[in-house]
Amino acid sequence: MRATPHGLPSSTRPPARRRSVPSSTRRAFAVSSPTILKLGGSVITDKDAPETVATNRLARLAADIAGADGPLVVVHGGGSFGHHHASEHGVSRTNGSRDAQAARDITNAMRTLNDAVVAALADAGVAAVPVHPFSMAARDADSDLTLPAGSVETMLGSGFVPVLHGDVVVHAGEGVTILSGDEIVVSLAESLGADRVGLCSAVPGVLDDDENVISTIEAFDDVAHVLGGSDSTDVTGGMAAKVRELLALDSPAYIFDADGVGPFLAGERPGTRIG
Ligand SMILES: Nc1ncnc2c1ncn2[C@@H]1O[C@H](COP(=O)(O)OP(=O)(O)OP(=O)(O)O)[C@@H](O)[C@H]1O
Ligand SMILES: C=C(C)CCOP(=O)(O)O
Repeated sequence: MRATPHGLPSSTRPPARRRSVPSSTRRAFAVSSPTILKLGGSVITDKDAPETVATNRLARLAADIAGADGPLVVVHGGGSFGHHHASEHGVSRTNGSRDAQAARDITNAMRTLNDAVVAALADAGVAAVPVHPFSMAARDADSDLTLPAGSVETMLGSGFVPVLHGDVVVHAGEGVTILSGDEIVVSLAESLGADRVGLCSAVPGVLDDDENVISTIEAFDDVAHVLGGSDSTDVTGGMAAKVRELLALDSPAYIFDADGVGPFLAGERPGTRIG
């Protein structure tokens, strides 16, 4: 990643909005506010064929990411890796499992996909490094998530591009439940004070009844009637959960398809703006 944030003069970049984060969670080693990009599992995998990477699409996305400037965190979803195993073991964000084999199957599948994403980014010249959330995150008995961001922040300060993924997470009283990539995006956006958040999915944005992209969503109730789950095996909720979580953020968030990644990283506003 080159040094000039987003390659744009600061006057042309959208203003950063910040959630007030307790000073104890904002660490030393601070870098300028990062961009957070999630690559949806439905984009980087063939979601209907178990454990199949969409190799060409991933390579194109990696090339777009290589052309971006400034601190960047990449998060990716489960696609046909995590969701397939989660579904087989009956594990979701709310249904837990105390079966260590289930935990290993899901997290190992996600590590395999993460290896492929990191390798594609590295091939494109991105300073990508893997980060495995199962080893660092936890949910308490109220399902509240703790995802320490110190290591990610220090990686950014060292010029790396941390690449996290949806995973299993140890959950008090439940064994393990699923931690979606979208939850990771929201948590890191808050703890790192993200400049902008982008979710690349299989659709060009949130679609209305006539399949047109909705340009801006400011309230969940305005669009609840068009928001559904995912068309593929997906234990974490599809579009409705995404919109609900992104509305809770202070950083501007966008949902777009693979064609929107380059423009998003260049500071443009592709797809649907949430909030
Ligand atoms: N109103 C809507 N507009 C657009 N997509 C919608 C809408 N309602 C439901 N969807 C579904 O939501 C899907 C996007 O959610 P999904 O969870 O599959 O995305 P993803 O983040 O790419 O995948 P993953 O969860 O594996 O990372 C779309 O592909 C579509 O099937
Ligand atoms: C199913 C697993 C392990 C990850 C889910 O992450 P998501 O695809 O971002 O919802």
